[in-house]
Amino acid sequence: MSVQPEQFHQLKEITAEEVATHNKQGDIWIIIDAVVYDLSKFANLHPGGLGVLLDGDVAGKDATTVFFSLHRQEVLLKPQYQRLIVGRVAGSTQSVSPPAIGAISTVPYGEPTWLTPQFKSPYYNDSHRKFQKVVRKFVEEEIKADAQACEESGKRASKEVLAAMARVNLNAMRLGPGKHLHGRSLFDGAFKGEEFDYFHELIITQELARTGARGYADGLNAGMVIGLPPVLNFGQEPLRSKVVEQVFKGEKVISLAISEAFAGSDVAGLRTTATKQGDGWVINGTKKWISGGVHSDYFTVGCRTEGGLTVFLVPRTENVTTKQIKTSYSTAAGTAYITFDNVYVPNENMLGPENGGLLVILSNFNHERWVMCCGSARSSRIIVEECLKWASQRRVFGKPLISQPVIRAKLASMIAKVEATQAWLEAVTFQMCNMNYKQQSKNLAGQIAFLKMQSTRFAGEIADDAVNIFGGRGLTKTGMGRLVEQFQRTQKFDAILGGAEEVLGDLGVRQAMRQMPKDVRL
Ligand code: HEM
Repeated sequence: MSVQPEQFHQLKEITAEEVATHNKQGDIWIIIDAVVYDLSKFANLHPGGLGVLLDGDVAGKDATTVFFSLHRQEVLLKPQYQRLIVGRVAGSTQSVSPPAIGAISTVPYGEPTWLTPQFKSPYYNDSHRKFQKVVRKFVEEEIKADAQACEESGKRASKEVLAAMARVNLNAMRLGPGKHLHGRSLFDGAFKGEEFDYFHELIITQELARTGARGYADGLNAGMVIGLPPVLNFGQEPLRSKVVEQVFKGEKVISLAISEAFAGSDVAGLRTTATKQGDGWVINGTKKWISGGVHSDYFTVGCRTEGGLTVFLVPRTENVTTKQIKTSYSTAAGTAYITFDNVYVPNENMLGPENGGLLVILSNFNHERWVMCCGSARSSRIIVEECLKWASQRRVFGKPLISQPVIRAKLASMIAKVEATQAWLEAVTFQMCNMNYKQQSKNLAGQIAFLKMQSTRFAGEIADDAVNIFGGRGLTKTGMGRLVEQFQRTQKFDAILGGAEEVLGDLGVRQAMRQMPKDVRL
């Protein structure tokens, strides 16, 4: 459907016979899904060329099938192409559904089972269901268009989006449930901070993933999700409250600066130093791959001190320089190389105890990894939906692509993977809701490590299958396969950030070994 139903009925009625008379260069009309377009002037600008529009089966004809085999539906919804509409075909109706704001996908496996009407779930209550509707609408109305535009332009999220997120308290919610939400009104009073749990947070992360803009997503305060908890949990008053509120209100941006060119997963090998000077510390060194770093006002920095590691909150000053790193996703992520050149911070900027930084750094890893699992699972599902649509509408050898058993076999494996990941993710989330922080650290570090390892391994396999299903379009940045192209190019970020698959798998097994009873034998 290229126009909304109300608009469709207001269009001038044109007979198919009249459309047929406009069939030559300089005078081309076509029909797409019962709507008549005048392409006379546009034809010379058409990205697919003039020649294809002059084809005997296209000019003056109903080109619905050929149009949908070559373009995404969203092309027709763009204002510049809506202006080409001159009427509707007398007596016909539109047959393609428009993507309505907030709608639930009707494509099988396009939504997790809990959002599919015929399924029940033990995990989601009325508050979660209401919350999902509100978040989806918010993301589609306030964020999606900005996400698409910035992913392409490489610019950071717009001020309007950041302000809207702060207004509904989304920044505070993205830190997960906790006291920081108590007394806060969420989404203009629709929810109370006290009712917020990990399933609400899962919903936020999964709805944000639906914007299909992986670099932008990391630039959209993802640095806050990992950089602010050390301030919230280990910061000293009054600095703690000041910084937390500034970030929640969208006035300041924060990121986590741990990894270095010298040390990634090997946190203990960091080389950035903090040296005591008077009532404070002087920081020197570099950090690499810092998501959102280019946009940040504050950095949560892991430093080597005399007796170990210490974490500091470092405000941006002239002694802090950030340089954009070009990675395989959009520069909208603001991925930075940071240099700290004799940066002085007072004692009160220390987060946690002196030489106790390892604990501060490790304390948020489980949450970070779980957030990444939520995103990876949802991005993988988008790809399954794209492939199901494509395989149904694409015709090869005179038949829909889906009639090829080899394509169905790929889809089977992809669907099984997204369903398995979401089911495990929800089971882990349920445990998180029923364990305190200490219990989570003890019992879930291994589970979450394995879950992340598996989610991203599956995402890689799904990306691989999706490209083979889409062919060249899966390698093309615009057009029908654009989401598949982006996914195959960017899914690895989830596999590397927050711990590489092999490191996590090893961590999970070592955690299990700690609980291995001494008295068991085969
Ligand atoms: C309202 C009518 C049409 C509009 C607004 C339109 C617009 C576009 C746009 C924006 C693209 C670039 C796609 C992208 O990379 O995102 C494109 C590509 C293309 N269009 Fe159209 N188009 C129209 C009708 C048609 C029709 C009727 C045909 C029939 C043959 C056609 C054939 C093509 C082809 C072959 C391409 C290249 C596709 C590719 O690279 O995969 N277009 N068109």
